[in-house]
Amino acid sequence: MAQSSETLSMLKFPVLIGDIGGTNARFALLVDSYAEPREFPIVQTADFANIDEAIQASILDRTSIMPRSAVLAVAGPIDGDEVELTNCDWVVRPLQMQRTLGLEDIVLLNDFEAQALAVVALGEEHMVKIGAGEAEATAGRVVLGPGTGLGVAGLIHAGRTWIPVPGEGGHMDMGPRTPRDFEVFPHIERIEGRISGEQLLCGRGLVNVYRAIAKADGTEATFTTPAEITTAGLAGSDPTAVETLEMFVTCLGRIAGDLALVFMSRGGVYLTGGIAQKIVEALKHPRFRAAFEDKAPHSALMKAIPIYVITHPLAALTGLAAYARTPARFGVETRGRRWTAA
Ligand SMILES: Nc1ncnc2c1ncn2[C@@H]1O[C@H](COP(=O)(O)OP(=O)(O)OP(=O)(O)O)[C@@H](O)[C@H]1O
Repeated sequence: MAQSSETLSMLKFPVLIGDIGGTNARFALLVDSYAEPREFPIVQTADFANIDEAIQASILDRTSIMPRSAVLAVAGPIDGDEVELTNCDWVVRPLQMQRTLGLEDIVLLNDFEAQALAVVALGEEHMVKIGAGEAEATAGRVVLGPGTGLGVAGLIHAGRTWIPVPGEGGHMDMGPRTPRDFEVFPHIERIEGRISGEQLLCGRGLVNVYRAIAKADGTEATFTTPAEITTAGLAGSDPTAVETLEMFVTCLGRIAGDLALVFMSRGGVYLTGGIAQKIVEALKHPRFRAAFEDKAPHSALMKAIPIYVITHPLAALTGLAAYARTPARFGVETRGRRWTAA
């Protein structure tokens, strides 16, 4: 069973840190609390049957450093000793990992909790600012990331610590707003009859929007991958891809604005995940901030909130490293999510 640990004792070094997404898993080793993380090549989750094999083959077989602890961020609800990942087939079994990989101590966090930790750990040199607004140093923040899914977390400052608030905000309803939306939205693939943010704002969502626009216009949808659509959209070489990217950016602005209202995030909105950093130019178009700020009666408040795209390629790992080094800096509850060998 996962142990309760109200007062987080320090993790024993070396610490293995890992960010397990739906498509990619990224790992690094922290030898001690001062050394820079030692990074390893990114692993495709589909290439390994389970996480234990991925760690063994891509980390442990390539180094003589034996990690004693692990802090792993996973995309999926952490509940019990078997954690199923949302967008891939891996099941994380900490008790088994203690036996097979020789780890004494394992902490599991939500993947967007790790992204939230990264927002505190990274400096502005790892971000691109979109538009105006100034961050208030200890005000609430929002982290929002279109990737394989649509991840969301809040971040609040209280009791001199930063507290990440993981949630399932990517599954909030998303409705049509403009006359054009009303033409396109009926063709967007639904989940149990519903259009949630994640039906539009992730890799799969890009393809979904693209096909819906083609259907609304009676044209042929030739592209099949998110990268093809954003590449053609950014290059301006295909009108359906151009409109897809515009609609994606507008809908992302709307949902980012809603979340900023929920968390009163005067500390900023931070876009992370694989897609935002690839479409920075499209996010710089005024339509993105216009959709974000279009929140009457709070437009003036929204104008003052800065938005950043996190460009660090291993942002979540940076957050996990900061947490592993100084857990007391962060209000992360590990009860039911920490497995310490007796
Ligand atoms: N150039 C691109 N434009 C748009 N989407 C892209 C591009 N390249 C990759 N993608 C999509 O980005 C998604 C992967 O995002 P990311 O790198 O954040 O992966 P992840 O960490 O595994 O995701 P998650 O944490 O959401 O499960 C995939 O859906 C992929 O198709």
